[in-house]
Amino acid sequence: MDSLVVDHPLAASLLTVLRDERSDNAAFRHALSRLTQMLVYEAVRDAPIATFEVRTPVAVTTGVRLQQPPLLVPVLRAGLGMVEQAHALIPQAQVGFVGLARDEKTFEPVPYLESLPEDLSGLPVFVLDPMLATGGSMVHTLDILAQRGATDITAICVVAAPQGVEALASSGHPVRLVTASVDEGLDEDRYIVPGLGDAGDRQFGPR
Ligand SMILES: O=P(O)(O)OC[C@H]1O[C@H](OP(=O)(O)OP(=O)(O)O)[C@H](O)[C@@H]1O
Ligand SMILES: O=c1cc[nH]c(=O)[nH]1
Ligand SMILES: [Mg+2]
Repeated sequence: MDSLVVDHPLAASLLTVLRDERSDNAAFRHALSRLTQMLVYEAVRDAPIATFEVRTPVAVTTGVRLQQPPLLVPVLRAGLGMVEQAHALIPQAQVGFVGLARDEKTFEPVPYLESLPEDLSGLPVFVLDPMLATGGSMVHTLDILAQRGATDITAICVVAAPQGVEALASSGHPVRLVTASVDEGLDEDRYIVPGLGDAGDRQFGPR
């Protein structure tokens, strides 16, 4: 599986704000939004482009646009904090939604929302979820997307655990990973260590 760890001082300093337990909900959402901008920017770097003629006030030159804007899929709740910024960067993108809540005992994702186009064949998809822990939620999302014909999926996660990276790699799905960090591992509650805590709660409060 292709994976990209965005290694940049500005990304690292925003990740530090997310990790810091003293950051309140507003500071957390703000840093998540800004870091998402960097991750999406890098995720798009090698995307196919289309060229067309554009006239400046001075001359005719070559303009560029994305050949095919990706479908953005935030995984609720925590991915909601990424979608506005991703959409600002790619305003032509359409948006679908997946809602999952990890069961606190079994650590399995419990689905509660699926709002996606019927046919995803030929459409690149960017899945937005800040946390890739066991990988169960992301693999469940990939299953849903693959059932609808998606063959070009990018998982954009702020923090990944090695176990989650391995789960994606062995899922058999056509996915690449863009992240700001691969952390040390998981604790007994399957939280990422050192991680940043519960990314949903830290944006919106406990559920
Ligand atoms: O890789 P996994 O072990 O599946 O864990 C990662 C999932 O857990 C978090 O969501 P959570 O279930 O806490 O829901 P929330 O976004 O509503 O807080 C996170 O946003 C991922 O979706
Ligand atoms: O560390 C973790 C693991 C799962 N979900 C989170 O929000 N954080
Ligand atoms: Mg949560």
